[in-house]
Amino acid sequence: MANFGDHQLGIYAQGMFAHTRPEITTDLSRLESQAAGSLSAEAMGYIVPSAGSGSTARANSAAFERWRLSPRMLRGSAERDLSCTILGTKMPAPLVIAPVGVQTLAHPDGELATARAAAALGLTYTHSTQASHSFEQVAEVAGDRWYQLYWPTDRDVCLSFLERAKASGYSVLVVTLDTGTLGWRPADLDRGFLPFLKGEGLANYFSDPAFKAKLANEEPATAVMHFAQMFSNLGLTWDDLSFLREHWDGPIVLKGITSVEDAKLAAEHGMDGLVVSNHGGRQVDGAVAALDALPGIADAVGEQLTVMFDSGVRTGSDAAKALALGARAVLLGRPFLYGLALAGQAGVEHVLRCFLAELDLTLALCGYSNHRELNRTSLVPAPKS
Ligand SMILES: Cc1cc2nc3c(=O)[nH]c(=O)nc-3n(C[C@H](O)[C@H](O)[C@H](O)COP(=O)(O)O)c2cc1C
Ligand SMILES: O=C(O)C(=O)c1ccccc1
Repeated sequence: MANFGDHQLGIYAQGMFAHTRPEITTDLSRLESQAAGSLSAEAMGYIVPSAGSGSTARANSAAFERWRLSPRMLRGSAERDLSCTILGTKMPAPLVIAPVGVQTLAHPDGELATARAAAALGLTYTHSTQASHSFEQVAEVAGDRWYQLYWPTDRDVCLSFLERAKASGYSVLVVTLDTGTLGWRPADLDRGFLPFLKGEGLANYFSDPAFKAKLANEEPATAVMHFAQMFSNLGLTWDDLSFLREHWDGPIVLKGITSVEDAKLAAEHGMDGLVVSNHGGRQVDGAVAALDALPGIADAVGEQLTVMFDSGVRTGSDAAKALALGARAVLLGRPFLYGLALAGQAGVEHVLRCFLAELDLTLALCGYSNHRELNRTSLVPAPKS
């Protein structure tokens, strides 16, 4: 069995629920519908939908269905070890909490609950620039932590974010490149709802001395407009990455890469890692499914860069498929947010524990002692229906 802190998972995980009916489903693919009962229409409308017609999010899910695991027998998989070190961070399993902004939309405790839950399982939490709690507030309760940068156009504010992240113990910089501006999101547009226009998700900005120094007055509306001007940063080019290298000592990961050409450019520009991701389908409608982009990118740069993956990962079985297609770790997005909506920190822990247990069981039953043994031969393409 594999061990995660105090929690024995895998086969023993089933014992967790043997005498009680869990309040939250153990079928992680059903979390979204269960969470709908706890969330306002505005919050659900922001979290669940994707860009445009939703075709990228549908493609993300469909891509997982096109691969089937091929379980192997008699391979002695009684003991498993899912631990790994990713970019210098020790992890009990190849799972990282994806950066997600405005988590108070899901639960009043927001990022604090998520960071506590991740720490309880020894997992790494990634702090979004758009969080509802600041770097420093989260650092007080978090375990291992990475920082996700939405690169503001203002150089002073950017430098201040990097400084604050460093000073409060965030070890890896994850630069999200696919959100130079928000995608076309009809669900939000039709409702006239964007959380940050109400001042939500701006804790890092509102607590920032460099940002405050730019404001002409104390009016919240002025601050929000100022943020909006700094957020959109579509002018960035590959050459700009040298600025981050100069001002960030630790590993740098580019998030939102789905083309082999960009993956090669990331390697040429001295980056340390990638997250193959299409932002859960929230940015470009009709974009390539993230899982379909993964094998080509892993083949092209997997030896040089730490290739990670998100977008559409819902279950431990999904994670096994992404690992088999070349990811060194997966990031979990919406599912933990549904756990947060359902029961705060306890809800996130439930989701993470179920996810890890299912991953561990999947490995055990497919004949693997270690997730690194997963490879292309672990999968077969589903027959075309
Ligand atoms: C409500 C919401 C907010 C998000 N905010 C951020 C963010 O602030 N920074 C970021 O890099 N990605 C953000 N993402 C994208 C996630 O990091 C991740 O790429 C995505 O959720 C993966 O897709 P999935 O949830 O369908 O698996 C957000 C996603 C959601 C659903
Ligand atoms: O909604 C998102 O996908 C996202 O990344 C974001 C961007 C700005 C503010 C909050 C979340």
